[in-house]
Amino acid sequence: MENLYPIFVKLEGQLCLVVGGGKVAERKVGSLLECGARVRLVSPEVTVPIKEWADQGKLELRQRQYQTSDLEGVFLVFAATNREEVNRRVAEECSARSLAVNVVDDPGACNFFVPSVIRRGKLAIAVSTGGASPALAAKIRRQLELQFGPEYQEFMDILTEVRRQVLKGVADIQQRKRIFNDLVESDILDLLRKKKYDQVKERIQNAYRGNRS
Ligand SMILES: C[C@@]1(CC(=O)O)C2=NC(=C\c3[nH]c(c(CCC(=O)O)c3CC(=O)O)Cc3[nH]c(c(CC(=O)O)c3CCC(=O)O)/C=C3\N/C(=C\2)[C@@H](CCC(=O)O)[C@]3(C)CC(=O)O)/[C@H]1CCC(=O)O
Ligand SMILES: NC(=O)c1ccc[n+]([C@@H]2O[C@H](COP(=O)([O-])OP(=O)(O)OC[C@H]3O[C@@H](n4cnc5c(N)ncnc54)[C@H](O)[C@@H]3O)[C@@H](O)[C@H]2O)c1
Repeated sequence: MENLYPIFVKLEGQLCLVVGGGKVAERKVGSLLECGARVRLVSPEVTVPIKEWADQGKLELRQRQYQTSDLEGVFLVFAATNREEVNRRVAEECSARSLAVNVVDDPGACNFFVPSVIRRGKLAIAVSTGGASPALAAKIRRQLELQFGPEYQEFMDILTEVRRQVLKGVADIQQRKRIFNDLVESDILDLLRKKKYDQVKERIQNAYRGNRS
């Protein structure tokens, strides 16, 4: 297999199809909804959380077996039934339409994989083993969760705001670059961990003034 090409996709408002309504489908739906996707789910039987999402209007439920017409208007597809022949049919029909498709029981038939992800605000770190070992991807995710604690979320909020102000107020590109680098190289993360917010403010001001800290 060639290298996988990693991208982060905006799913907000995009229609995504999930075929199947078991535990695996439920996990995929959960992550789709977190990203603001519109979800259509086709399955004769569904788990309790899937039924609840449907009742709350969070997804469109077609409670029957998969039909080709379910593909109409969709952006990407998950074949997540426990029946190999159904998953294979979905994969073939998606390929014929150049649709992005993930087949939960057949890495060879996927044209994208779902990685294991940690999020800290806008920071997302995604891990994939190219389908070789989802268990290892999950283990590395757990290790990263310890290394990148909740303080990264606050740091991301600070960086977002400072970047917005600097892009507006500092014309010189070299100066901007220096400010951004000084901020990421500073001890702000450590100060956030210790909740020393006054010193955090000081570090931000120092970066603006060009005093290294
Ligand atoms: C990352 C994560 C994302 C997500 O799904 O949300 C994900 N699987 C997760 C969990 C998980 N997967 C499995 C179990 C049961 C325990 C076990 O058997 O290990 C558990 C539950 C658990 O670990 O708790 C088994 C399993 N997985 C696949 C097969 C089929 C096969 O390999 O043939 C089988 C065997 C089924 C069987 O037994 O028949 C296939 C895929 N699973 C992938 C992703 C893609 C490759 C990712 C990569 O590149 O590494 C790929 C190829 C397709 C895809 O689904 O995109 C998520 C971890 C999230 C996290 O915890 O952080
Ligand atoms: N990719 C992964 O991360 C991963 C992880 C674990 C297991 N798996 C594999 O995923 C598959 C599904 O696992 P599960 O635990 O969710 O299974 P499950 O038995 O809980 O659910 C299967 C679902 O498929 C639906 N279904 C059956 N025929 C259908 C059809 N013709 N059209 C639409 N829906 C149909 C059923 O109604 C049911 O909701 C298994 O084959 C398993 O090997 C994948």
